[in-house]
Amino acid sequence: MNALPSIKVAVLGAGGRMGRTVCDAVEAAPGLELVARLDHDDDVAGAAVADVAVDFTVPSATEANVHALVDLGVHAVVGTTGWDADSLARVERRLATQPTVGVLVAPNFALGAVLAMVFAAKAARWFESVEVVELHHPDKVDAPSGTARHTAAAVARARRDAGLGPGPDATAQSLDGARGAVVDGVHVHAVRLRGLVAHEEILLGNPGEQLTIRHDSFDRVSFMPGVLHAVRTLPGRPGLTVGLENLLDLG
Ligand SMILES: NC(=O)C1=CN([C@@H]2O[C@H](COP(=O)(O)OP(=O)(O)OC[C@H]3O[C@@H](n4cnc5c(N)ncnc54)[C@H](OP(=O)(O)O)[C@@H]3O)[C@@H](O)[C@H]2O)C=CC1
Ligand SMILES: O=C(O)C1=N[C@H](C(=O)O)C[C@H](O)C1
Repeated sequence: MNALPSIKVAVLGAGGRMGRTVCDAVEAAPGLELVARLDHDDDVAGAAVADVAVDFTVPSATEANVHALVDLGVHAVVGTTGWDADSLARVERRLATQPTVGVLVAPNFALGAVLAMVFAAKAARWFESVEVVELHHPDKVDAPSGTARHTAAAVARARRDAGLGPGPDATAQSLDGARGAVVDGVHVHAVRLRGLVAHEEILLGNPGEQLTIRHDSFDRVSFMPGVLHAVRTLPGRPGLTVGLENLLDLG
């Protein structure tokens, strides 16, 4: 009996913290074959030998990489942050020219982090106050994290759908930044600390009670089951998908 052909994988940002971990995970994964490691000065056309490319580069490069991958007919699993509604809409338009190609943009591939976001969105309508704290290693280039932005957006959507307004906040005087950034009306606070990897807390408050939902990635291997699941799933899912939760059959 013939074995199924393996899925050929290219990694963009292969020399980076995440890229190195993804290369190791792909090389160890049954049914996957690492066919290209691309970095800063390499032409994205080098990914043409792959079925799926995984992008963990930098916010300033990722959108151009994805456009190039779509043009090559290569599915793209994207973990790089920095995406907004406009850049996602541009990719969706590009995908219209390649109807069999899939792109997944996911701010976090750790299964626990995805569940934390989903749980927070479910809980958000039942609490007066919700704020998000993200905590990361100090080499991270962007703030707030893509995960915190995605979480805040999901919380805000759930509260809007439930007809809720902003949380209570009488603070009228503060130093710039003391109340964090505001994403879709939700306050988001960013900590950068040596020793950390990637962590998030969603704080939900009511009179007399608090619910804290916390996720910790202690090691970048935490992101690998989600990345490998996406690599295996995306070839059957054309178009743009935002968020790994959409590939997890969470009901
Ligand atoms: N979705 C998720 O689960 C996760 C997402 N991330 C996100 O992934 C991204 C990468 O994080 P991390 O690995 O820590 O960052 P690193 O800085 O360690 O790695 C980025 C890599 O990309 C390379 N690079 C820069 N520009 C390009 C380009 N145009 N084409 C190809 N490669 C390029 C860099 O090369 P050089 O150094 O030579 O410039 C470097 O090797 C960040 O946006 C981060 O927030 C991180 C962890 C999990
Ligand atoms: O830069 C990182 O490290 C991480 N980036 C992603 C983000 O910004 O949400 C995912 C994870 O938090 C690690």
